[in-house]
Amino acid sequence: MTTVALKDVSKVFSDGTVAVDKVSLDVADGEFMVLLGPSGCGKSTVLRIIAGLEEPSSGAVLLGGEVANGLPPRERGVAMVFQDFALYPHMTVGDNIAFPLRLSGLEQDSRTERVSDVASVLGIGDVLGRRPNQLSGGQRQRVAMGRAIVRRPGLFLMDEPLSNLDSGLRAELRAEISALVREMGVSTIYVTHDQAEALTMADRVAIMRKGVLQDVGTPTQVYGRPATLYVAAFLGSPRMNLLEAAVYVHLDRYVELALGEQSLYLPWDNIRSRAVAHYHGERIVVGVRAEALTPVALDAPGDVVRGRIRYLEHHGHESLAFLDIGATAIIVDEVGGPVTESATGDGAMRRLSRFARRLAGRPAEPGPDAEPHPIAGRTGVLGRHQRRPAELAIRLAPYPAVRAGDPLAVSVRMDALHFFDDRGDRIDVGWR
Ligand SMILES: Nc1ncnc2c1ncn2[C@@H]1O[C@H](COP(=O)(O)OP(=O)(O)OP(=O)(O)O)[C@@H](O)[C@H]1O
Repeated sequence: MTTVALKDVSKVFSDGTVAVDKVSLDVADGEFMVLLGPSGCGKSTVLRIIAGLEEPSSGAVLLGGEVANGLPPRERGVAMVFQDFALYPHMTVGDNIAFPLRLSGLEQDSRTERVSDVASVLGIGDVLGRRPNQLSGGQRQRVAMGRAIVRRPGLFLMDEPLSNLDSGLRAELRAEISALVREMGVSTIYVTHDQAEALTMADRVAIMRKGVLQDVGTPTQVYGRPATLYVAAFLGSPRMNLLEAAVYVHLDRYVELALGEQSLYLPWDNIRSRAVAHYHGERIVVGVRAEALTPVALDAPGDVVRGRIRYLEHHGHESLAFLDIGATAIIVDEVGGPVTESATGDGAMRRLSRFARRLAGRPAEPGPDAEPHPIAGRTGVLGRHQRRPAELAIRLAPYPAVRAGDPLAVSVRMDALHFFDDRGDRIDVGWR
């Protein structure tokens, strides 16, 4: 049971790679903190710095309020669980779990008792005599957990502990791990690139990109009110629709968000309009999640956008329609993953369709800009990021009675819009 505080921690490796860039983060006693981000963003390095396996280039690490820089790993009271389980193949399960206790000099009887307690909690009491290669993946990960728990550490550090397991088992162990560490009341820092894991397990999530901490908050906060364009693009499935919008203030009437061929209007008396009105004559990014878009009749009045369905994706429990509304999408790089691709435009579907057209000798459809398409004079996100014809992701009932090419109108929940400026930062419009 301990607290962790990172103060401006950076790590620059000898080859000049800046793996961690001035990260400050507090983990409360007993808190379950998830470090989330794509491969290479520096999550594991942060964990290794806290464990004492890596020294920070600058900044301070505090454990339980005491500076821990320079303290050897074994004196930090932390236990690590890794993705590859890291079990000793020549030892039995029981000996693997007992190993840290043997190192600490605990006598045989107490060791046996502690190991059997832990094994029964984890449901592996009947395999204590086996070797790791005689276990399933799930059992191996339970043994690795057991070896971490048995020492009764003050802090758990877990580095993608479930990523070598199949998805069913991952979901099961996800629930088990979060229940177990909460019951034990041990502070935990859990690294993953899997947003579902982060959002379901965490008390708070810290999202990293290229060594920089982007946002920290409860799952509801980071999903519902992302601090940056990057976090908005990273969280959610389908990904948030991110559209370029020109802002025009019509004094005392409304603020117009011009999305290319059509506009949305924020009423002037809405507190949110005032914040957006500062960007009169400029371009911002408007974010809207699929759940804020509801199909309506083609001639429905109100806050509605209309377009044609470019293609549909059927996911069994729902179908997604991707709607061409004559707007421009902002593509945030390095968010990775197949969902981004389809939800933001240049998905496998489109690549295949272009390939098929080429094979058939038909002219290419207007595709995404191959190069970033800067807006003159802009150096911010609107200048740097790739822009493409937007394909608005909309949720529909499974296997709907619409097809590619059909017109569709969707009503937009205006109070669920997100706004980002040219730096990629959230435009604060007051909390909803
Ligand atoms: N010893 C090292 N020397 C040089 N660069 C390194 C070293 N270790 C890590 N890096 C680099 O630092 C960056 C962050 O690596 P890190 O392993 O922390 O990322 P990560 O977010 O945990 O990624 P993954 O999920 O793939 O493990 C990467 O660019 C990586 O290549």
